[in-house]
Amino acid sequence: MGVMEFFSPGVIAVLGSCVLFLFFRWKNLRGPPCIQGWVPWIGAGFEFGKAPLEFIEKARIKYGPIFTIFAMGKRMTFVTEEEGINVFLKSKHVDFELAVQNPVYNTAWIPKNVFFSLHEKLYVLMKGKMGTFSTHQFTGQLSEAFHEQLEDLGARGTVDLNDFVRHLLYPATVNTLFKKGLFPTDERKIKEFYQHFKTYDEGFEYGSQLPEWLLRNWSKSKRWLLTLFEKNIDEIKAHKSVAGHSRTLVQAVLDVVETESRQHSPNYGLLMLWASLANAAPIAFWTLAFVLAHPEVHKTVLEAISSVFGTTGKDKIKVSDDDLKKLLLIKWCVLEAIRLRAPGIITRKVVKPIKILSHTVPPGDLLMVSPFWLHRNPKYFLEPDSFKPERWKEANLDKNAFLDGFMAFGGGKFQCPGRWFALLEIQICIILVLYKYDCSLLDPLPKQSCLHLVGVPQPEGRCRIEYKQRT
Ligand code: HEM
Repeated sequence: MGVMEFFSPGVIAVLGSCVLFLFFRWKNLRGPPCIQGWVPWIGAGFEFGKAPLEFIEKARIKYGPIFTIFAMGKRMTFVTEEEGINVFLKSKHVDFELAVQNPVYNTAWIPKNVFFSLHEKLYVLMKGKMGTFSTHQFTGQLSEAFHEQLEDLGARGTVDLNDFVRHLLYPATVNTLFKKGLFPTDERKIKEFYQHFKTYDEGFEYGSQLPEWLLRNWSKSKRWLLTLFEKNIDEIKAHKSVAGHSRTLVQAVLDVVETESRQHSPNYGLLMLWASLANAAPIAFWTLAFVLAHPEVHKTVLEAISSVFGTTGKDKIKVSDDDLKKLLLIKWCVLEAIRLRAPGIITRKVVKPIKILSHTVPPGDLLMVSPFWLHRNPKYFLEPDSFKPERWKEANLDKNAFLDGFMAFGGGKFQCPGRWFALLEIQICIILVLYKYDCSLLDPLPKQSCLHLVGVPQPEGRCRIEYKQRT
């Protein structure tokens, strides 16, 4: 064979392919193990979509502390141990805004340019308005709002615990954070609101990823909620502050939004509605369910409440910040429920290659942490599957620190700005319910649903309670 024949196009093509093949293998060797299925674009989407929460734990057991799942055209790299989590929280090469911008557009139609120019300003505002120095302003208002709702429940009844909790938390939250009196009081309108918010919330995860024409009902409910805000936005903005109270959180948010884009105020209203209800309501559900399912804890909680407010259950008690300090056990119960029912994932976008363990995670990947599974790591939480409120004794709550390894509110620069408000409203809600009523579960404690990763898991199946006014 002559030298010229050796360089024939055919041989060059074969050699080129071999080099490319070896290059990609080498590149892939440096990346984390990747679960990618065999269907182009869909990748491991079908298997992953059946029960995503279980899928990621099985993948960790099989592939180790860092692995990539390729599904629906996206690479999601999960980190499950310290080194990866530190990168997630601290690296300059991962970005919160880039990870959530598209989901924010899909779920609330907030355009990219508006989102990027407002996000940080709004975050700082919310963090201040709902921070530890400000939450005391909400205590009285929330007590009042829960009493109004409790009155509707009568002296006794049997209901689904999820409905019971929503009936209390939705109006109290909306009337406190948006505008007093905004939540509908007409029964038909309330029903309509619940139905559309439920559809929107349940479909939020798919809606944040998929084209809207695939999700007709979800799209209908999203439009319904947006129209509701369009109709009420002027009223929310114009609402005069009640004596002694400053403008509500959402009024302040809208003031900032309107410096950039007047027309997107209803969209921000919708996003705030979802953020303020979607996690807090199921956590109030889980806290009550866990307490009622653990007789020893239930008894101690009732004794603590009686020691502060007496035993009659009839008075219209006002929970104060001092009372809350005396009822630390309730705060521990809420935190323990959040630990056990933490969000399935939180996410950041990788913007430059990052090294984690011996792997290089490429730019474009979504870096993921699962607080739900992290909270089941016995290195951080002994007997991780048990409901043990007393483990929170170790947390420096006076200094507003949670336990090591607790990430239910995310972390780093954009940790949940509503976390102190959420803890406050759930504590007050639980205290008032258990002060007024003797409650018992009529069904076993339900398991969590494994269908969703965004936000805290919902219960699987029904869970009813019986309540009777204490005399
Ligand atoms: C137990 C209840 C709650 C849980 C478990 C929870 C959890 C979270 C998590 C995990 C994040 C993402 C943080 C990250 O990626 O690092 C987040 C963001 C957020 N949360 Fe919460 N949250 C709760 C209640 C609330 C409430 C009551 C509000 C009230 C308004 C709220 C407002 C927000 C907002 C506005 C963001 C987005 C922040 C941003 O854009 O930077 N959350 N929350």
